[in-house]
Amino acid sequence: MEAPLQTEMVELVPNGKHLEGLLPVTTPTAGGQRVEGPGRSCVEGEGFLPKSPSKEPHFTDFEGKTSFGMSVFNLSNAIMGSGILGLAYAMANTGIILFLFLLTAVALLSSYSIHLLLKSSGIVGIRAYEQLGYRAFGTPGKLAAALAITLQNIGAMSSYLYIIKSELPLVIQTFLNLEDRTSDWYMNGNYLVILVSVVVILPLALMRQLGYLGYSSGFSLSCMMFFLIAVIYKKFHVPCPLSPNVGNTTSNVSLVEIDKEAGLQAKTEAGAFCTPSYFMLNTQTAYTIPIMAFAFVCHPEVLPIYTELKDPSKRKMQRISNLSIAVMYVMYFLAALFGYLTFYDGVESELLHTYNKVDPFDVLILCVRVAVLTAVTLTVPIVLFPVRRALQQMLFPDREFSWLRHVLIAVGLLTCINLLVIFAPNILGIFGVIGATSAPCLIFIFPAIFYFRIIPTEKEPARSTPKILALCFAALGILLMTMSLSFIIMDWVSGTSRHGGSH
Ligand SMILES: NC(=O)C[C@H](N)C(=O)O
Repeated sequence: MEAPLQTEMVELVPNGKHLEGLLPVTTPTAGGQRVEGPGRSCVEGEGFLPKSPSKEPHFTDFEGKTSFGMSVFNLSNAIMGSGILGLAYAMANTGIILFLFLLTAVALLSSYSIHLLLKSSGIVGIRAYEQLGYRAFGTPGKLAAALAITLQNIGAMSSYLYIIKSELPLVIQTFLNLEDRTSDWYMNGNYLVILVSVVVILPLALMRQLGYLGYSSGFSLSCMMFFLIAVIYKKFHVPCPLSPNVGNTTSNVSLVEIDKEAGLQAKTEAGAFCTPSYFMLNTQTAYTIPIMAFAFVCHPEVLPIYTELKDPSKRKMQRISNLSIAVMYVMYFLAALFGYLTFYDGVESELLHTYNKVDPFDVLILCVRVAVLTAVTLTVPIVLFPVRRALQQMLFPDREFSWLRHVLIAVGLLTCINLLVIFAPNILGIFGVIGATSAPCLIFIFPAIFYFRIIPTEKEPARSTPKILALCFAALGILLMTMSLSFIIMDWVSGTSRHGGSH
């Protein structure tokens, strides 16, 4: 399954200007393994754009201009999305300690998998996920990566648009001080999704480079910061339990005794209900890993962000990734902890919904809704970016950049996602399955097996520690994928699923 090296190096030029003449001489293959010429490896050590006075590019004529800070904003924005809304539910099904342990593990593994991606991309001078697949396994590898990216990111974008569809009418209703929903168009979630897609998402999605989205990403992150502060604040202002359910005991004791007993029972029940658990396992615990894996997926965006980085180097990109993952880790933990400590076992699979039980028209909760809506809206263009690339790679692999194609793919993708959210919202349940398959593929399996194939055996023999570790990582991914899938199927079969379709 040999891939034509030259074609591939031409394809990797991010802005579509092909550079056959500038490409370094490649050593095609050695012993069936794709290896690079010496020029390639030495450039890798110093970043892709040599800092020599001639500034002659070796792998790409694309000179990244995005700063460190903007790249952190973009990557953090790619990480954060609807995943944050499911974490309190995950904590309710694991307990605080087990949750913290699992969240730490997923964050560390996510950072390790970015390390694998960066190392593989450095060796071959490629900065697109699907190109790594091509390099490792030829066309099937490229298609598998492109398919996983497309499914994962379309799933993520649909869940964001679904939040807009379900939350925006409520926000408008409250702002207009209306008791009931009217049949006006601005109360119709379907029209609102289309409006937001056309007015806000599409213009941003048409940007040619991710770097331009740094400001909107920064704004999106501040909205989520506001969400987090509100969740913490609400913990201290929402009573627990929400509606004390006095037991309706019917026995032949006197009424006073019933009152006393019921009150006491309610108190004990409330005490038990409003006590956090630190460690627990139940049938829903199985969803924890897929929820967390989904929440940390940002891998399709890592290489495009790397491509646009100013003075790029692997170390710098790893620092950007680690910082983004660390910030999101803290935000995820705090949102989950305070969301859980507000509602305990009463928390729903989508945290925002749970606040409806308190008071759907509360001003703070309304502002939180607006903030989350803004944050997820501004995340859509970032998540759309790698899907467009993947589609371009699958359908028009050797074509130069064309604005027409760029615009048409964005419009086509947004139209499909809109149709999905409007006409088949139930299909979002399917994304539970997709999330359980594509997220482990993108985080664990693909980076590991691509790494194993791409790093030349002369550099790291098949039995070297990094390669064995990478294989164990892939095995862990397969195990997690099988486990999550079987739990979801078992849940479906027994019909006990409480899990929402948003992630
Ligand atoms: N970027 C993605 O695929 C999902 C994102 N991590 C989220 O939590 O929504």
